[in-house]
Amino acid sequence: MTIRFIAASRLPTPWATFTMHGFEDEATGKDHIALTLGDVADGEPVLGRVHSECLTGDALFSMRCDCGYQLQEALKRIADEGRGVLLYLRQEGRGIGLLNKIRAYHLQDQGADTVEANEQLGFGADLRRYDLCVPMLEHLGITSLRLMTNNPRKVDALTQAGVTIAERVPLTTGLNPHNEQYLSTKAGKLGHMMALGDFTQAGDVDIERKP
Ligand SMILES: Nc1nc2c(ncn2[C@@H]2O[C@H](COP(=O)(O)OP(=O)(O)OP(=O)(O)O)[C@@H](O)[C@H]2O)c(=O)[nH]1
Ligand SMILES: [Zn+2]
Repeated sequence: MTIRFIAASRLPTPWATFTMHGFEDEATGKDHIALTLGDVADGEPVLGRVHSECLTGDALFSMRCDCGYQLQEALKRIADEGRGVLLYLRQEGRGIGLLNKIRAYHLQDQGADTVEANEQLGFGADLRRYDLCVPMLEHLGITSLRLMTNNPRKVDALTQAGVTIAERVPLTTGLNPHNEQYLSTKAGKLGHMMALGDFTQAGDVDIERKP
């Protein structure tokens, strides 16, 4: 694992001014970032989100998935608590990359579900790795997380990589007519610990920009 810290800066957002830490993965050439708020190196479990890149949901307001809603809600919860960390990992499309994700979306437009679409393209359902989190967290002095996720395989993978998960915190937000089927597939085929009844609706999350 060749994760190298490059630089840190302030990052003002609508919810709080975070510190942004940039890392380079020398093996893959990918850049990853961590946003932190407050004292995360005091040894106490840290409210955290390990978020996988979703350009369409995170930046382009896509309603096909729940990523953008989860990103916003995670940052808001960290800000409310005044302390926490968000790792933003550049493993787009559950690791298949943006263009293959568009190919997968094309297949889903024709009736495949999110898992079938990956398989029809010759990929496994989920190619992500989480071992790169270890050096990032070590650099930040974080030893234990209260992890915001519905994905039990993410909890297992992080635990196996050596990260202590003190608690799993559900993150069910952003349900809307465009992602209902996708969320059902995640619960049914990918084992996510959630029911549609747990979700807040997409319109419930709005950016409040505070000066
Ligand atoms: N291949 C593929 N990737 C997708 C699709 N929809 C979202 N993604 C990607 O899935 C990743 C997010 O994973 P999710 O399965 O939504 O959630 P998770 O991170 O495993 O679990 P949570 O922590 O509960 O959010 C991002 O990298 C998205 O780009 C899809 O239909 N196909
Ligand atoms: Zn997404």
